[in-house]
Amino acid sequence: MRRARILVVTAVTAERDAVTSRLERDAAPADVEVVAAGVGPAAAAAATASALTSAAAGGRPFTLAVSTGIAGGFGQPLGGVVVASSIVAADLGAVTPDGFASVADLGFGRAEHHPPPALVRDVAEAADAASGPVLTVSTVTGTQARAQELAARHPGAVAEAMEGFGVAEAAAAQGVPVLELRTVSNPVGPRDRAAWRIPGALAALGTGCAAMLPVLRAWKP
Ligand SMILES: O=C(O)c1cccc(C(=O)CC[C@H]2O[C@@H](n3cnc4c(=O)[nH]cnc43)[C@H](O)[C@@H]2O)c1
Repeated sequence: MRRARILVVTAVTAERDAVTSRLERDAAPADVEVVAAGVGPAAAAAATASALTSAAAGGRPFTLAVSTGIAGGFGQPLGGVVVASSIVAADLGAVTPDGFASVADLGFGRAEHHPPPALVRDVAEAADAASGPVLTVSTVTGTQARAQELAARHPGAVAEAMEGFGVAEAAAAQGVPVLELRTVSNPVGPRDRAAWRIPGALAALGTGCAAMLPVLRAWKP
């Protein structure tokens, strides 16, 4: 049985540091690598592909890729934790006279990835997290109308962020399973920077990732 090796992908260094500061308290595990990839799905995919490829080439392949960081929540408490039951490219497609059509609707790609359901369930339980679709967008939602449109198109969506689908695409290309865990820094809706709670979300990110890790280590794909 191959030993678990976990790649954790954040967007920015503040997220990476929030994760590593808690992991280091748990004895700096050599089986976990945390990278700050940059903001957005393209940066996330590029960094994930690069990390997975060099680990595999060095004979120490990763067995799981985790997208993590802060997010906007759909009806979630600020500082709350969410785990993606599906990772959805919510604005990858075309606007048609009948509304938005995803790349899957258009017949030229995949618009969703599905993390292993038992892993989602166990991580959500360990991290006291809500679980549901997490949307990946390239443009942060800034109006109530857009928030309602996304919520209607993706029933049960718990959060939106900007990297999960990029991590998932890169992982899928190498046959590596994926997971996404987020903590809520702001509600998805009208733009209001005064309402962001980034320090609380970063603290929750450290706690959530520390709770997740034993489950990931014990997981048998
Ligand atoms: O300027 C704004 O109005 C604005 C609102 C929310 C987030 C941003 C960012 O630039 C942060 C992007 C960064 O953080 C994640 N994130 C956090 N909240 C959200 C959100 O509501 N929608 C999408 N992404 C969010 C995201 O994954 C990026 O890494 C700016």
